[in-house]
Amino acid sequence: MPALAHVLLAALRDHGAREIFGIPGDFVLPLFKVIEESRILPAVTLSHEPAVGFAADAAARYHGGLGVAVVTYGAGAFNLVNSVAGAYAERSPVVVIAGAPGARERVSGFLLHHQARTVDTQLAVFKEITCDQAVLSDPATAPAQIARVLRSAKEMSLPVYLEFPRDMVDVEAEPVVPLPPRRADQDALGECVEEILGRIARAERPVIVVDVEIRRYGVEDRIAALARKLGLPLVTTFMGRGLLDQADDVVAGTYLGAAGNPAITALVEDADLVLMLGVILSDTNFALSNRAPDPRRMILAASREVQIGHHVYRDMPLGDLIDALDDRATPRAAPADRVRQRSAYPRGLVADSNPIAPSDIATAINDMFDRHGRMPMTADIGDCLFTAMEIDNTALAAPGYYAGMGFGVPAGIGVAATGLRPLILVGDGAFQMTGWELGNCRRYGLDPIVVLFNNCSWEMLRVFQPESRFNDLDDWHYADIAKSIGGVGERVTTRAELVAALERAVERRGQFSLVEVMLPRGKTSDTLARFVAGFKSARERMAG
Ligand SMILES: Cc1ncc(Cc2csc(CCOP(=O)(O)OP(=O)(O)O)c2C)c(N)n1
Ligand SMILES: [Mg+2]
Repeated sequence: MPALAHVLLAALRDHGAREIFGIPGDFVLPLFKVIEESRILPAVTLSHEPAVGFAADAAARYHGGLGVAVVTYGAGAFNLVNSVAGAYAERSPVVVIAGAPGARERVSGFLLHHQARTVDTQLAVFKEITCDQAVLSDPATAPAQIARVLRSAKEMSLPVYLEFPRDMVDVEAEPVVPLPPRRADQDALGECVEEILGRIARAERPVIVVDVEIRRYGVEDRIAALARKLGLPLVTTFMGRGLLDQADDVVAGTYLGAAGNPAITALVEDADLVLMLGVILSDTNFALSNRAPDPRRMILAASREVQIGHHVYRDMPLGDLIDALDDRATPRAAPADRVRQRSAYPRGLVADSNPIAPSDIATAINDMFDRHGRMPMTADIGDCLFTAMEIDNTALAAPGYYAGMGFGVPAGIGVAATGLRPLILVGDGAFQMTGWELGNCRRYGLDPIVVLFNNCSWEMLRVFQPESRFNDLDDWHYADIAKSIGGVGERVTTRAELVAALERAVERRGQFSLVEVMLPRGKTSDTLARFVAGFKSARERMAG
């Protein structure tokens, strides 16, 4: 029989993991030895565990499988909490594998190093931010526990937790037998689909709104086909930006409420039926709605449920629902008067000696994409994410709902580790948190392009509280540091320099490129300016 560590690694691969991100420690050194020597999954070590979680999260979002984060007990695992909480909020299936003391250590009578309150505090903490957990302390039950937990990760598209005591690594165990996916009850599915199609047939202005779950469950192409068949306009949410990037004919744009393109906003808010597929009803998606989501004109298929009006169908996997809708839907032509409101993305930046504004960065990137092809993107929280709304619809991983800083660069490294070449958008404040992880690119031959919005400011906070001086950051000259950590950095202050630096970055391979864009404090993207105006008027309405 194989050792439990091999059993676990093979099960991760068989359930869709493609790589492992991690940082070793004495409670996982034996496991890391097996990871390195078995080569069942490639492993990427980073410098700080928050980045391990962000990288695993983004890799899962891009390859559609499981993200895997392997960390040591206590100090390593607790460092991972925030990024796993973000993965939970954004419905990203990260498998946390945390080391732990062995059976004898647990009863030694000592307080163990890395232990917090009790030996089981780590498990207690992760129970709050994962949908399923197991402690692999018995080889007889471990394979079934692994099968159950990994199926939960895939079906719920949420993080899970496996605690691996260090004395269990070499213990023999049976291979994991994957559990069959839990499908929808066919009668309930039929009833649900007939009700949905009936509502669509009676609607005069239906619209489809999609969000992150359609990627998590791998149904983007099927939803694009369904939208074409039903002749319905489709928009993404703020969080869902970048979805259906291969279906430009289907996506009308991104719904941003009062901060968005008025034609897109009207599509959703004037609709008499809103079919929400994979949508998270978060404030970042709907807080700026002029008309709050109304159950009477809404169908919400998310989290394996379908809510129609005020009743709910349970255990409805999104893939089963989409397939059944496509099977039973009769083709409808899109009404002739419905023009595809493709949002016009800014293009044709004048490469002159003018200073750079955030929206110029979007224009320059759109022009670069036209010349060299669109790139997958990651973005951090800050004006860079709002600027991303002005970039043509390309795949994007960002913490659009959880809104935790530090995601952008490690997420880009995670995406690069899947074999893609990402464009990373990050502000100076967020870069100060996790940007240094770029120093790990050279070891793995990764060459992302990083566009750093350097306004020497926590600008997103300043727009809401301009009087506070604590938003003033120092200028760290990030481009100068790039070389010492294995990349090439260029600091640009004019639009001509920006265009030229991006061109050189695209052509440069084998090293990360960091384009440090100097921006004036107080200047934001057009999209963030509209968001702030929308939030302030919404706040006045509520106060009024
Ligand atoms: C982990 C965490 N800690 C604090 C905060 C609170 C925050 C939200 S936005 C922001 C400033 C971001 O500055 P940056 O320079 O990156 O971008 P920009 O605004 O465009 O200048 C902070 C501090 C969040 N969201 N997450
Ligand atoms: Mg900033």
